[in-house]
Amino acid sequence: MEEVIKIEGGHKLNGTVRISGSKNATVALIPAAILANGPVTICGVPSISDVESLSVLLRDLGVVVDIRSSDSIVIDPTQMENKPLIHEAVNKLRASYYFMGALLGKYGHAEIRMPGGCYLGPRPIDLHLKGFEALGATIHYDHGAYILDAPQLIGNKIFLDIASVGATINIMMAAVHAQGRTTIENAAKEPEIIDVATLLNKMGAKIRGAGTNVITIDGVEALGGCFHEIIPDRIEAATYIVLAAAAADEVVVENVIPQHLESLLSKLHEIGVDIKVDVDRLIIKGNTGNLKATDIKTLPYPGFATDIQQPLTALLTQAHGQSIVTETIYTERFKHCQELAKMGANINVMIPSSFINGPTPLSGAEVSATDLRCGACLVIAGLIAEGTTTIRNIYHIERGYEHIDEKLSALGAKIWRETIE
Ligand SMILES: CC(=O)N[C@H]1[C@@H](OP(=O)(O)OP(=O)(O)OC[C@H]2O[C@@H](n3ccc(=O)[nH]c3=O)[C@H](O)[C@@H]2O)O[C@H](CO)[C@@H](O)[C@@H]1O
Ligand SMILES: C=C(OP(=O)(O)O)C(=O)O
Repeated sequence: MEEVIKIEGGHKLNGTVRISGSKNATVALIPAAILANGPVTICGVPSISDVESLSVLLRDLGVVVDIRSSDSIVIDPTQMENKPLIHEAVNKLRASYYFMGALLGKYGHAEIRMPGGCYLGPRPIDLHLKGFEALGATIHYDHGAYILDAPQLIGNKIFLDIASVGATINIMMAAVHAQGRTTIENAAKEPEIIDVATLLNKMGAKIRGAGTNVITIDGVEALGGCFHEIIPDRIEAATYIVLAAAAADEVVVENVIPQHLESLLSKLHEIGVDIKVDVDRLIIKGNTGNLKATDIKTLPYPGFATDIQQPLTALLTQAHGQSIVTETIYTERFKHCQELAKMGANINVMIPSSFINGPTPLSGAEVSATDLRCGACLVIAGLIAEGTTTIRNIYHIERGYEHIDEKLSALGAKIWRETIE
């Protein structure tokens, strides 16, 4: 038995959708909160399975997690114990690796099994580990778990070979209590990194430069509780913008920071999508049949986000001409293409690029969400396809999209869940 999402395509969307708090910020903010010596209140927490998995891990460590309202939680680590994180929940998401930095920073010892997350090609964590080693930690890998030890972390200069989001945040968390100054060079610049640095600074850390490629962290003795509101999810926003461009009459996407979406908005402008940008909302008019093909290359922020290329590919099947999407972050992030082809898309993949020839009518089919953003891509394709699309493996979608069926139903989509054999 499996729960699937079904979509009857062809219904034009209208209305307003509100974007939730950023998944990629939330999944780092929650582990960061354990560095405090008192309760941390986080607002704007999305209702997604990654948050549920992290809550399981927090409770495993004896942290009190109090859900105060639909989107606000209080994390109280006062009574926590540093136990090995070997619960299967570690494998359900990528970001469980942030407990390495947080536990190492707080206790000088962390024990955790391999993180999970979407398979998009190899996703090593060597840069995280090298960063911890540069701060003085020793690392062993034993029976599927990493064991990290450092009686006293000492600040150091760390140059990241690749501007990795995860390594930047993990090193930042480990370094908050290190003796002296840590400098991360070639740091990643994603907005979620600024959000995590903001939380840590509210807790009493001394982090400067987050959002630039050089971050300095001056170690402090202790961190306390605070209140924090998460930034809006730029990837969820991008998904609804693209979806509106594909399937709406007119949709307003609210609770966004348009500056976080510049590379997408300029691409959509080039393709011929009509978008009005307001302070914290966007008004998108749907496909008029005149969309033009384009070329895209994924890059670290502020370049075109890899997490958006898959949803955008669904829209490009409706553009005139050949679009080329080149993936420079994850070599194997093309599984959505074979699923789109089952719906009638004309797509060829030659790694590192996909070649999309459009416009092609799409028709409903049974497809599989092989990963989170593949799922988003298939939802968009389902909305424009003729007939009914069945999406399997929706647990991937639930990792990162809050109530996607309810949000889309409110816009007039015919989307529902069903349990099938
Ligand atoms: C929870 C979270 O925030 N996930 C995001 C984060 O993932 P994540 O933090 O895992 O991605 P990274 O920025 O670390 O990865 C970027 C590139 O660096 C490589 N790399 C990374 C670390 C390392 O130690 N060694 C190494 O070689 C990766 O294989 C990849 O090719 O950023 C990605 C890139 O924007 C996004 O797609 C993910 O949605
Ligand atoms: C790849 C993603 O997530 P994760 O890193 O959590 O697997 C994503 O959000 O698209």
